[in-house]
Amino acid sequence: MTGSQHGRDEVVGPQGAGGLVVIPTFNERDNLPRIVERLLNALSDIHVLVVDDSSPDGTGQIAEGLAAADEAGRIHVMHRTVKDGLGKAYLAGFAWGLERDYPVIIEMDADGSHAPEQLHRLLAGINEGADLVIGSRYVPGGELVNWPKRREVLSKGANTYARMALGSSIKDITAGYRAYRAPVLRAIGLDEVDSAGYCFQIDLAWRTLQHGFTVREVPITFTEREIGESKMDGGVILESFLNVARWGWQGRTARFRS
Ligand SMILES: Nc1nc2c(ncn2[C@@H]2O[C@H](COP(=O)(O)OP(=O)(O)O[C@H]3O[C@H](CO)[C@@H](O)[C@H](O)[C@@H]3O)[C@@H](O)[C@H]2O)c(=O)[nH]1
Repeated sequence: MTGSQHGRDEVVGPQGAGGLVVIPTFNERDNLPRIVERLLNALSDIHVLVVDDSSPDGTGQIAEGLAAADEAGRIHVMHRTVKDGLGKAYLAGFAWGLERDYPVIIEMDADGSHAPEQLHRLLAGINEGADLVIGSRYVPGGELVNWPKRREVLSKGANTYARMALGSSIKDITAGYRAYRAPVLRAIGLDEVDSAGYCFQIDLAWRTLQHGFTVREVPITFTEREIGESKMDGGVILESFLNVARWGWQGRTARFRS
């Protein structure tokens, strides 16, 4: 697949500029080669870290094959022994990237929901000075393609709930397509993050704001996966609901005390 087939923007954006794209995978054997090819077509100088939680479908071995075939050495693979959540996989990937001094660390799903051809929009935000750039479905220009109505309702409800509980103005705080400047990840206390599932996204955006960093949203098109299944479940939703309530309460208590 080429970038143009996926409608890469005409604007030639900043190149990868030393960035690392962390891609967590669980049972994504058919999606992973496609997303990696699209990514390296879109930004030839970006590096990729696949964080695989011993996928039973052999995604980890597929990733090894991709890494071995890339003569430029841009693809790296981390194998974890158990599936213990999107958040934990990202934390392990971030630690790997920070140890190697990548200046920008990017989150991207393996399933094609996040278009690599739009990554330059996030990197442009970083180059213009933002500390965290969120690829947002809910700012003007952002869109959802083929997402089931129940997921859209859940996502918009979760964003409204998080905005009200936390007093934040981020429109898409649950989004999983984002670019962090490395110093942000060093500063916000990753050791204390205990969000295992998708509320990890809210957790990190909230920490970023609390530490006084700047957050910018840029519009993206989020497209429902064509292959495989979402790993979202009831436990993920409950964790998000409870954690956001706790953070909101802690924030209010802290404001009351000061
Ligand atoms: N290593 C690892 N990877 C995981 C795990 N759970 C999910 N993943 C990987 O994380 C990515 C996203 O998982 P999906 O299950 O496809 O996510 P989704 O339902 O489409 O949710 C998307 O939207 C959410 C709500 O807006 C986002 O919060 C989420 O990050 C993601 O972008 C995929 O690459 C998937 O293989 C895990 O426990 N371990």
